[in-house]
Amino acid sequence: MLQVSLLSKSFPRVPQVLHEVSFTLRDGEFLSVIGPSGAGKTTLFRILNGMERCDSGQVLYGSVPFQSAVGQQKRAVQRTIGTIYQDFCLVENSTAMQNVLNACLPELSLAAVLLGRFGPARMRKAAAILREVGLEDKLEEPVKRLSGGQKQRVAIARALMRDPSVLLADEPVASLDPVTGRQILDLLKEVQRSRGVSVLMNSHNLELSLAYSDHIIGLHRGRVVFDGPPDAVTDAVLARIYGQAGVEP
Ligand SMILES: Nc1ncnc2c1ncn2[C@@H]1O[C@H](COP(=O)(O)OP(=O)(O)OP(=O)(O)O)[C@@H](O)[C@H]1O
Repeated sequence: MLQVSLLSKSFPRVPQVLHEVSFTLRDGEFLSVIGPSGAGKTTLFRILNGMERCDSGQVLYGSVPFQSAVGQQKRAVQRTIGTIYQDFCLVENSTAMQNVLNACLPELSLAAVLLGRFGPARMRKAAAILREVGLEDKLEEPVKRLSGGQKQRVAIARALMRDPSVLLADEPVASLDPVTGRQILDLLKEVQRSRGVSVLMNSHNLELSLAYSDHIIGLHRGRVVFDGPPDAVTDAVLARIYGQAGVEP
């Protein structure tokens, strides 16, 4: 479970990018954070994956306060979080296998890293996960020769390599055509079901967010203005989240 409590964040010239944001991502749930440009979605995502610090509030992964965790405890939490991005963040000249194995670099000795020795168990696991995401025939293909959808599958496989309990997906289909985007969301949904992983997606795509999620968080100017199931997202709720010309939500 991921629990966000009263999270606030300002930047020097941008006050209240996030203001007392609270919500819970339950185990095995697919949650989407939606909101207009500038609502604070990316900032929230960066706080949840440890790339940004909040000013106040708390992020609990299980029972561990993420912000104050240090050393081994912090690394243990980070191991439970998998992340995928809009632009995939892969090593283009390396193969799909190599990219997936790279997820294990933090747990290898320096010598093993330098020699690229991942060991047979990790090699078998990486190959099995690449099969799971539908890339059984692309294991040794350099990523630069893969399509966008295939690259996102490699990124998902890399995230799964460390058996995360939470998958943070930052605009995972924004760079893909609509058909491929749905295929990637189908895969995320399958991963959620088969592995019991919780998915937190940050997306501009309202239609897909509503179609694939169990739980929606609506952000407007850094505040949570909706927290509920997708079928409770009415026009009035959308007006609150996205605003209407001249109408303050
Ligand atoms: N590092 C930063 N320094 C200063 N201001 C920032 C920084 N990061 C974000 N902001 C500001 O915080 C606000 C929220 O930005 P954020 O990227 O979190 O919104 P968003 O909802 O993800 O928007 P989009 O959907 O357009 O990506 C914006 O006004 C942005 O300019």
